[in-house]
Amino acid sequence: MLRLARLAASVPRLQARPTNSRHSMAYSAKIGPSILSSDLSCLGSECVRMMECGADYLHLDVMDGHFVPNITFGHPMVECLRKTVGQDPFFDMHMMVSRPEQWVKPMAAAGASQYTFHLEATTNPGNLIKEIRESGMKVGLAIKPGTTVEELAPWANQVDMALVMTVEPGFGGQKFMEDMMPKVSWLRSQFPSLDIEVDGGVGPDTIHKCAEAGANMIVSGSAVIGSDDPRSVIALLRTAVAEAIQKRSLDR
Ligand SMILES: O=C(CO)[C@@H](O)[C@H](O)COP(=O)(O)O
Ligand SMILES: [Fe+2]
Repeated sequence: MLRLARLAASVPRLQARPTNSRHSMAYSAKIGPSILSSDLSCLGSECVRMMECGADYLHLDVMDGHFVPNITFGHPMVECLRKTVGQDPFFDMHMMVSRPEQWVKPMAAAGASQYTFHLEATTNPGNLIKEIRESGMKVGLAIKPGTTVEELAPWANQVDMALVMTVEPGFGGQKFMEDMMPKVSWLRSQFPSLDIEVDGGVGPDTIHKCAEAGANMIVSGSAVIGSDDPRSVIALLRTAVAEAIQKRSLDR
């Protein structure tokens, strides 16, 4: 409890809301299974299965063995997945890579919809945001647990989505870090229409914390993929977020 209070106190004090926001639309509940937890030899059919179970988008975790201590896949895999699932599914690329600049064009060509890079991995976020947009993708900006929202805030009006990591990036199946919730609450208070994503350890047991804090894009790996009934888990997660959004709009 003491630790939570201390963390809550460490998030920035409320400031005037920025006026030049690019987020004019109201946000909605969206659930994106992380396919990292699936049988990697069947990624194509797993993506199709998740979409059939009601996923709103697919969260694809790219790891380079340098930014994080694990390796997954890169743009050649994305190109194959795009061919398998067709043009419609939204691919949110979670780029856990050093030098994210180098994969913007290959990922765009492969069919990525959104390029979510880590603030910790670049020295020039402004330029990278511009490059991603010029390549025709949406922009996501992620922060690791040790990075403050104060560092993300200056870029929030220029991106489509902010990702608050709720585990140390690198592996699926880790324990949800509840002490990241003050970051989400603060972002929601400052950027009322921003898409805010949480990623790591999110499932039926932890979704209410995320929803109450104001997250609306929910990544869930092991809780969805490992379930006997992924359709019900996806529906449960979406309902929790939709109810929190409705409550917030009534409270305003
Ligand atoms: O980016 C990551 C891990 O680095 C995530 O996307 C996880 O893959 C989510 O899996 P669960 O924690 O939900 O099992
Ligand atoms: Fe992820």
